Amino acid sequence: MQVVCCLLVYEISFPRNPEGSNSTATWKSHAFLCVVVMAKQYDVLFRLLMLGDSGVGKTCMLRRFTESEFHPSHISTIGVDFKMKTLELDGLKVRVQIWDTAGQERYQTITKQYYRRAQGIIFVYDITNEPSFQHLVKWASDVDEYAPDKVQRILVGNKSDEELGRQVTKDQGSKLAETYGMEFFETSASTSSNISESFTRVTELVLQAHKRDEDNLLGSLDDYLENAALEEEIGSEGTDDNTKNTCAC
Ligand SMILES: Nc1nc2c(ncn2[C@@H]2O[C@H](COP(=O)(O)OP(=O)(O)OP(=O)(O)O)[C@@H](O)[C@H]2O)c(=O)[nH]1
Repeated sequence: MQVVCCLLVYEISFPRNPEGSNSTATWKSHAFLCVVVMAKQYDVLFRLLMLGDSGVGKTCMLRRFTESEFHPSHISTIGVDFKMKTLELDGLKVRVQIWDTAGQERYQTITKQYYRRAQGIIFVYDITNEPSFQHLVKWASDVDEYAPDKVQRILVGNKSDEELGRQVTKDQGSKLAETYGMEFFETSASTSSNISESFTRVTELVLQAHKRDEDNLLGSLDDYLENAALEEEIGSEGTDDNTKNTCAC
């Protein structure tokens, strides 16, 4: 676990006597050393972004996940909003900052500015609203254009509790996810079904990608150090014995 050590040194001086020396009457405290050891609240921080048409239930999903609450009213998100949550994954405290974007077209200029820094994307459609499913093509192409290449994605069909109003079959959702190479979940912010599972899964995917990046980085650092050591060795061999570089024939 990472630990932040914060060293605070206080020197409290009271007025000196005329001779300028310390006395019992005038006292000075030097050794007021305060070491504050604060445990960091998390090991790693990731940014996730929720995308999808207005009304599919992004805000409700997020509130269900972070606050275990469900509000049936629809108050459209203006621009973007975010909530935080800490998960325990692979023995790590993973803090997720989840950005809830407005689905309305008029906010797209603002919301697109958040794609660039996302490490995970949750595409959401409403299983009772076919157009929201068809519009995923557009959401996905925006992500291709504005988000980093290695961003991790999942597909979510929300409002699974509304079976009677269903317009998009589970099979359709699953096939689309397969086409895009994403994992698929049907969720309900209302009943809480699969909410935690979907947010946790996308975070796991981001964590795995993050670990791969770290391994690659360490791998290239190892290669670099090995090559540097080799070059140094060859260089020193050349200077030790000049005859080595001389043709014997
Ligand atoms: N039955 C049911 N209704 C839901 C569910 N999730 C959200 N809703 C309802 O759908 C409506 C829209 O939900 P929001 O979460 O505000 O939708 P949004 O995607 O954030 O909308 P924008 O902020 O406009 O992009 C609200 O009336 C919710 O109560 C769900 O799982 N089941």
